[in-house]
Amino acid sequence: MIKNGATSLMVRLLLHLPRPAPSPTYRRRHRHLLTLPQLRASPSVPAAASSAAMSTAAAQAVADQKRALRSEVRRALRALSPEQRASEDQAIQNTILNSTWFKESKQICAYISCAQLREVDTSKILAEVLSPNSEHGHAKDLYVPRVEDKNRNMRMLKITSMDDLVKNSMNILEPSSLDGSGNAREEVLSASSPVDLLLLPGQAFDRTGRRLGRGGGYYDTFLMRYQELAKEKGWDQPLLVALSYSVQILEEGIIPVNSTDVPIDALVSSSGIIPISPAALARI
Ligand SMILES: Nc1nc2c(c(=O)[nH]1)N(C=O)[C@@H](CNc1ccc(C(=O)N[C@@H](CCC(=O)O)C(=O)O)cc1)CN2
Ligand SMILES: Nc1ncnc2c1ncn2[C@@H]1O[C@H](COP(=O)(O)OP(=O)(O)OP(=O)(O)O)[C@@H](O)[C@H]1O
Repeated sequence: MIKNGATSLMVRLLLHLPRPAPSPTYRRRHRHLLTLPQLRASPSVPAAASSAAMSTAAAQAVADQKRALRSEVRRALRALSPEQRASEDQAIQNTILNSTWFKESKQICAYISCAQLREVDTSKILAEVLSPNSEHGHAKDLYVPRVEDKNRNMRMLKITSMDDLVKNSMNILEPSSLDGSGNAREEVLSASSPVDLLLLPGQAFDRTGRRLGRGGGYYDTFLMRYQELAKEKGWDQPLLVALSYSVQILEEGIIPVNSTDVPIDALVSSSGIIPISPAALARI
């Protein structure tokens, strides 16, 4: 874990920069399925600040802090041995595959992991979701990301096989817009039933629900759109579960956030599940 204190000069510096606002952090966790080392209390963040209230300088400071933190985590990930990664990949995927909340989910959004980017492997989970049920075809629907442009537009398209994927310019597998018959793939924002579970990648996380992405704003924008749609339709919100190597779980208060950062509901690491939000505490 990257810690505040002697571990890293950069992280210590982060704590002295202007504080980000507002925090999309869940206030309190009521129980844990996992015991992690006790962390220092995080600095409190103004509760009701709006993005409009955030000065350009503060927004820039947050962006700079995020960029520095990404570099630091990237270094920590590169230092993990292939054996350590493989062992965590297996533990994380088994935890998910054995959970009732995964088994009960019918509509799932998930990322296609990229080993080059040192992302937690999702291949076992994807294989399970795509495995045909003998009587009813696919028991679960799977939607995966496709980047449409550099302007934070990402769609989640339905696939039925890993053969539906092709490498994009960032070397990440993603679905083509059209299927093999030339028909447009179904987009999750147009689906007739709600997403139950969304498995998220990220660069860093904490136990209050903060998530640091790769800096594209793709997931935050998609999640905002999906959450608005679910509200309009009167659907339950999907459970947002991030997958994390141990070194990506940071001490509370270190990940800077702004008003567009969408908090996660739960975190899965090789040590188990950390439910964070009230929705996660109810379902996990
Ligand atoms: N597997 C996976 N699929 C995904 C995402 C993801 O994070 N993981 N995305 C989530 O947004 C979107 C793609 N966005 C991406 C954004 C940056 C990079 C990337 O290669 N970043 C480099 C740094 C590049 C730089 O700083 O110039 C890196 O992180 O090392 C890849 C994908 C949609 N699909
Ligand atoms: N819903 C949104 N509406 C407008 N701008 C947004 C939204 N979400 C993110 N952004 C902008 O996108 C840029 C990148 O945001 P940020 O650094 O938080 O991305 P990230 O969380 O690392 O990436 P991702 O969301 O893809 O995981 C920022 O300038 C941010 O203000």
